[in-house]
Amino acid sequence: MAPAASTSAVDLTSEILHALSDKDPVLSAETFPQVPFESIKAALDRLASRSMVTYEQVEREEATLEPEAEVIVSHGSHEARVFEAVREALDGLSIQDLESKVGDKTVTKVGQGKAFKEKWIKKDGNRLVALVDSINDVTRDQLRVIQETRTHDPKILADLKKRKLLKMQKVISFTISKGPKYALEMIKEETDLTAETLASGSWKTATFKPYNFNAQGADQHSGALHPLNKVRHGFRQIFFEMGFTEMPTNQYVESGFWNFDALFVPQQHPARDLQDTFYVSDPPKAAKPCPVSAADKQDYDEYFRNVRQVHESGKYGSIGYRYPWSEDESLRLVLRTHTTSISTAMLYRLAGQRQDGRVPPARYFSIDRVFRNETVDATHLCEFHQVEGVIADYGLTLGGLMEFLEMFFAKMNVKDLRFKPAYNPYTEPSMEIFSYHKGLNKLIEIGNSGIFRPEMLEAMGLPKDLVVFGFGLSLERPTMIKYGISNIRELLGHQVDLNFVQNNPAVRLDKD
Ligand SMILES: N[C@@H](Cc1ccccc1)C(=O)O
Repeated sequence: MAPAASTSAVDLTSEILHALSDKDPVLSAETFPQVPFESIKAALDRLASRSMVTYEQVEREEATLEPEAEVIVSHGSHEARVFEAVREALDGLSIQDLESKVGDKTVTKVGQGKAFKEKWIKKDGNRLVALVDSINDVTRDQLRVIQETRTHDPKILADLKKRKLLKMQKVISFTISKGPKYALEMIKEETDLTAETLASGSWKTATFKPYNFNAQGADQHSGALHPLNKVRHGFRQIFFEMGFTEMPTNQYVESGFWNFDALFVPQQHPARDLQDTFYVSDPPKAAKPCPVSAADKQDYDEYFRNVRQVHESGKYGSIGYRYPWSEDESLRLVLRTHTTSISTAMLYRLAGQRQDGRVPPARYFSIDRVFRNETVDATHLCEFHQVEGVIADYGLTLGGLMEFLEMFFAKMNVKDLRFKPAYNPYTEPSMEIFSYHKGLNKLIEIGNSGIFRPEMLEAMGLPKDLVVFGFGLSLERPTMIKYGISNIRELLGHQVDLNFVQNNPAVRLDKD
């Protein structure tokens, strides 16, 4: 909304209207020498929008005198001052006397040189004597003209400018003339049709302010998406573009079974230590996996047995880990340490679609919170968001996984990936994904990936020739890079600046 007109702005519009009434209908900004340019322009725009005046903006160059030139205008040029001093002394002056008479070393020195050149003075022995009776102080005359008119012959202006006696300034002025709706007073324009104006009939004669369809609306105080949500949105778009469906991840608590055992993570694995994983003590134990709906015809008991067996003694061509697998351990409750627990449950559901020994190919993704018992520092919290994708299909190869990851990351302008062999209990082979970061000038790890092991997939009843890729990365890292945040506590937690959340633009993952 436009601010209400201040009194001085009203005065100015009325002054402009009056000035136009009793003068020639063309008038320039110099009529209001004390008023700043912006105010005149604003007043003119108000009048012009009502067709009361028309105006044109005129730009020209004006010359203004430098302080030294002001001195010349009042006392004469250096050479004229030297000449006058010499002429006044009837039998000439020594240089020292000249200097004390003029009272300025520079004036004496510069003026002498010029007076010699003009042949106004000459040297007679060691005295200076005048050669003429009077001189024309051209410089002073030129500067006087400029002082009054602010301009002169271009050649003269250029010469004086070179001598640093004046500077040129751009001056903007307005040529104003009466518009078709010119009047002495600005009529108050009504902005609303009210009950009163209708009842009194004053609407018939009132002038209504036209709609300004170009006006900007007032800032709205609305909610704002957190930067993590904006980046999450970008990732979701990429997944949808690539034919993925979103997995339901709305549970933070998992059993050890879905978080670890089903993934062929042995029960002694360090990731399952208290130091790494948060355990839930109440309730003390999860129920055994069971059908999730009436339509779920899977044999969970058999799956549970398969998992136990593949850990304890091996199956599906694997010799297993050879340790006594504990059912209680697998039924402990944990805050999920990765969303791969959900991917696993989804793959088991996919196995339930098996018909004539085949399941359909599938692409799943999720972006949600996971929890790890980490030491909190500038880049780690006890929780973060994991971006995870799973692709199940026939005839997939490791090269295909690399190619897919290159395509996926290229969609966010992350190119030149490097892959490094890694270890996950549930994938073989496994690869860490690295990318060269221009800003940090080094390779940084951006994700983890691999091909799920048969020990995991076959225990679910998935066909032997089905290959399943998996990959995961954090949402926080790309968000911190995109928004230039170096401390994760500026992104999450009580230290987050709400203005930062409110004012940040949407992120474009395809821009650097
Ligand atoms: N679960 C892995 C990511 C991953 C998912 C699927 C396959 C391979 C790796 C992690 O937390 O880092």
